[in-house]
Amino acid sequence: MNHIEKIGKILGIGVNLLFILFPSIPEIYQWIIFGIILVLVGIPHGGIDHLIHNPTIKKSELFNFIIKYLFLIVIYSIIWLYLPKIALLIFILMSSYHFGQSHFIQRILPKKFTSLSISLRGLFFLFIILLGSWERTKTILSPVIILELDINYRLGILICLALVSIGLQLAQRVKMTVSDFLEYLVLAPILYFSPLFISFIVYFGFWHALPSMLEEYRVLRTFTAYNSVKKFIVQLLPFSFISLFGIGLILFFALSYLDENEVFMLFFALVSLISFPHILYMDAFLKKNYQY
Ligand SMILES: CC1=C(/C=C/C(C)=C/C=C/C(C)=C/C=O)C(C)(C)CCC1
Repeated sequence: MNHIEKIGKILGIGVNLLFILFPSIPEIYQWIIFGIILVLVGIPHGGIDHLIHNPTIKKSELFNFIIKYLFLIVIYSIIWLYLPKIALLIFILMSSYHFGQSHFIQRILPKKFTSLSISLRGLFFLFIILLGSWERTKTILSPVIILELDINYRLGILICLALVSIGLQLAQRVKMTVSDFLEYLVLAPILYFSPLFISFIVYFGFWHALPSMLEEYRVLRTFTAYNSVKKFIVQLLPFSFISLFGIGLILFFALSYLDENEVFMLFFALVSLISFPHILYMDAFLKKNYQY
C-alpha cells in the first residue's frame, strides 16, 4: 500500500474514533470534515475522467467526450425524475461495484464471478455505513422511499453480506490479505458506530477516492504531460471546480424550496449524476490496467 494511502486511512480511522469516543462534538465539525475530504479528494478523483479515458485526448475528442458524459447525466436525471426508486437502486448497485473495485486495486482476480464478488464487498461497506446510522439514513431517504428495518434485520443483513462476500472471495481462491481481515474486523465496526456523514466521507475519501486517485496518477505519470504531482493536480482542477460549483449552485437555490432531508437527498442525487459516467470510465480504466 502506498504510504500516502496508509496515512489517509490512519487519519480516517482517527477521525472516526474521535467522533465515536466524543459523541458530543458539535455537528458543525462533521460538516467541516465532510467538506474538506469531499473537496480535496472526493470530487477531484473524478475530475480527470477524460484523461483516464484517453491520456492523449485532443480538443475535438474532448468535446465529444463531454457531450457523451453530459448525455449519460441527462439520461440518469430523467430516471431520477420519473422513477426515483429505480434510480436509487441503480445508485446503490453501481456504487457498490465502484467502491468494491477500490478494495482490489492492483490485485489479480479471476474472470468468473469477479463483478459479483467486488460488488458484494462494496455493498457490505456501504450497508455498514447506512445501516449503522439507520435512523439518519431513513430520514434522508424519506423523500424517495419509506423503509422500516428493525435492528435484528439490519444485523442479519450485515452478517449475511460479510459471510457471502468473504465466502465468494475464498471460493474464487483470491487470498484474504491482512488488509482484508482488518477491513472486516476493525474498519467495519468503526464505520458502523460512527455518525453517518463521518463514516461515509472517511470511507469514500480514504478507501475509495484517494486510492483511485493514486492509481490514476501511477498510470498517467508515464506520460510527460502529467509526470509530476503539480502537473497532475493542475489537470484535476477544471472539472473538479465545475462539478463543485454546479452542485453548490443547485443546492444554494434549492435551499429556499426544500426541507433539510430533501436537500440531503438532492445532494446525493447530484453526486449520483456525476458518478454515473465516472463509474463507467473508471471501470474501463481499471479493467485495461488489470487482469480482470
Ligand atoms: C451516504 C448516503 C447515501 C448513499 C450515498 C452513496 C451511495 C454515494 C456514492 C458515491 C459515489 C459512487 C461516488 C463516486 O465516486 C444515501 C443512500 C443516498 C442516503 C443516505 C446517505
